[in-house]
Amino acid sequence: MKQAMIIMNPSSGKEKALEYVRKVEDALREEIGYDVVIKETTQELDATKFCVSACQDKFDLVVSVGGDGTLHETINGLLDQPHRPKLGVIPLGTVNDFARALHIPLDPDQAIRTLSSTRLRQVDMARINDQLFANVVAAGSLADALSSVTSEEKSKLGAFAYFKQGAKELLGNSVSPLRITHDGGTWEGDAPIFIAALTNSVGGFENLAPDASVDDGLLHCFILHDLNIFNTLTAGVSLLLGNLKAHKDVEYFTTKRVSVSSTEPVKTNVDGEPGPALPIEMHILPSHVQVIVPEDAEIA
Ligand SMILES: Nc1ncnc2c1ncn2[C@@H]1O[C@H](COP(=O)(O)OP(=O)(O)OP(=O)(O)O)[C@@H](O)[C@H]1O
Repeated sequence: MKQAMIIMNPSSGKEKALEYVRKVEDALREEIGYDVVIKETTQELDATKFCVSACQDKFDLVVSVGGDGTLHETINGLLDQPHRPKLGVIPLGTVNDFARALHIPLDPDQAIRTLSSTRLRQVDMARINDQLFANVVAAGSLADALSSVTSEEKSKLGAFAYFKQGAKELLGNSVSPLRITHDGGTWEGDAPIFIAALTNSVGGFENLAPDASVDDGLLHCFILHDLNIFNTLTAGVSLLLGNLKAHKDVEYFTTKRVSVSSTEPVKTNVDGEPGPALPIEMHILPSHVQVIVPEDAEIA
C-alpha cells in the first residue's frame, strides 16, 4: 500500500489544524487508499525532521498542514535526499505564498479535495547556504524590518502589513552596502533590499514577480535602490501593477546562481522567516519536487 505522511503544526491556522488533519486523513485513507502516518510538530524544525524520515522510509507522499513556516521546514527535509516524496499542501497560514503560486485553494476544505487530483507539477526549489527555500529570499534592512511583521498584523492587513512596515523602514532611509554576483555580472551599491523570488507570489503580493513561473529554472532578482519618500510611493504603485521590474530605481535580472555579500552585518529573510546573515550563496534546483495541484489550475 502507498504511504503518506501528514506533517501538521497544531499552532497554525488559529488552532484549526487539528480539525482539518482528520479530514486530510480521511481523504488520503478512504478516497485515495493511502496508509497514513500523522506527525504533529511541537517545536521549530520538527517538520524538517519528520520529512527526512519520510524520505528515508521511501514514503510516496508528504502533506504539509500549516502555514508557510511549516511548509518551509517540511521542504527542508528534502535537502540532499535521493528519494523525495510527492508534496501536498493544505494552507492554514496567513499569507500562503506557495499555495497561491500553485493555485492550491486557500480554503482548507477545498485544498483537501485537491489531494485527490491526479495532476502533479514539477516545481523548482533553490538552495541558500545549507538550506532550501521554496519561495523567496530577501536581504537588507528592509528585509529585516519585514521579518518583524507579526502574524496578527498579517491576518488583519494581509499583504499590506508588509507594505506598511516596508514604507516605515524606507522613510528611515536605511540602506546596506551590497555586492551581488550573478550569471550576468556583478552589481555593487547601497540598497535597502535585495529579493530573489522563485514564484510570482511574495508576501501575499501575487504581482511582485509576474514573470516567474514555478518551473522556469530561474531566480527572479530585484534590487531596490535610491528609494526615498517620493519614489517609494511610485515603486509601491509599480508593485501593485505587477511592473516593479520596470521602475527606474529597480534593477531586475534572472539567474541560476547568485551570491550576496556586504561589508556590514546584514540579515536575511527566507520564505518569511529570519534566515542566515550575509554572505549567502543561492542556486536553483530545477524541478526538484512534485506537487499535487488542482486538475484545472492555470499555473504560470
Ligand atoms: N506545536 C507548536 N507550537 C508552536 N509553534 C510551533 C509548533 N510547531 C511548529 N511551530 C513553529 O511555528 C512556526 C509558524 O508556523 P506556520 O507558519 O506554519 O503557522 P502560522 O504562524 O499560522 O502561519 P503564518 O506564518 O503564515 O502566519 C513554524 O516556523 C514552526 O517552527
